[in-house]
Amino acid sequence: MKLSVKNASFRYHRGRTLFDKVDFSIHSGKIMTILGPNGVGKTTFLRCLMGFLRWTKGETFIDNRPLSSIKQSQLWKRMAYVPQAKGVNFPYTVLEMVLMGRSPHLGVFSVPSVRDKKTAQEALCEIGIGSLAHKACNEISGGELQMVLIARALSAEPGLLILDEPESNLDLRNQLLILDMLVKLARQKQVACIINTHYPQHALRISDQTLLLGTGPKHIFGPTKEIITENNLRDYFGVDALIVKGEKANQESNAIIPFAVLSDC
Ligand SMILES: Nc1ncnc2c1ncn2[C@@H]1O[C@H](COP(=O)(O)OP(=O)(O)OP(=O)(O)O)[C@@H](O)[C@H]1O
Repeated sequence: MKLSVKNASFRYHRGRTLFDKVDFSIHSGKIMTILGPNGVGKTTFLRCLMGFLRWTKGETFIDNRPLSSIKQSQLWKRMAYVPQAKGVNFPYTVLEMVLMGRSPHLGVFSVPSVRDKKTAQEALCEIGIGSLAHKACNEISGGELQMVLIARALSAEPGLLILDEPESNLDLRNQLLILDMLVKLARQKQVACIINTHYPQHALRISDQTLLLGTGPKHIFGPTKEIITENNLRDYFGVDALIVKGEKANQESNAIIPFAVLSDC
């Protein structure tokens, strides 16, 4: 599976241009991160990418077919989306919510099969929240709901997984758990992942490619290690920071140490 965005630009009605002439492709088994300051347009970018909003110019392609020419029912069999966790009004149980991830694979009048239920249960266990299965979604914490939404997307068994700040509400352990799970999905199941994140160190840990959005509009795209640099953190976030490498048990990891906000940005 290949997703490409070609020559994409977007502005809201009467708003400023948020991004201009963006080009990239992502293939099965790869992880791409999208970073940029607050309000730069990361969520909007995902919404355009998935066709919820129309690019002002440009197009998204899936396996070289324009996304706009693909039937929604076909599209959502291949693509799953994890939005930011914003609370749920209806008292669905966690298991019911995760089972909803199977809906693109069900006929209009069909009910979930044994296999659908098993897949939903496995997604819950994969994320480590099996014990929440019978709790109501409006009675769990923001972080727990975030994990439920990730499990719901996994239960769809997508070829392309799109996540909007999946680690934002999570504690240190659950952040790592989700990052490692995404790497496993990509490497073992060949899922392509596109992730909005506010954590450059997470991008360095798991992603192959990064799109860095800035105001202006400006952007850069390329291999993550070439994009997440001290110079680019300065240019795009206005922060003087050090990137330091740590090593433990033959595993390398990067940390970002911010020192100062730059006044001229
Ligand atoms: N429906 C809308 N109509 C007009 N402007 C909008 C709309 N939604 C968002 N915006 C504006 O577009 C810009 C980008 O918003 P967006 O939520 O995509 O940014 P973001 O990079 O995801 O932000 P954050 O990092 O804070 O989550 C913001 O200035 C926002 O005010």
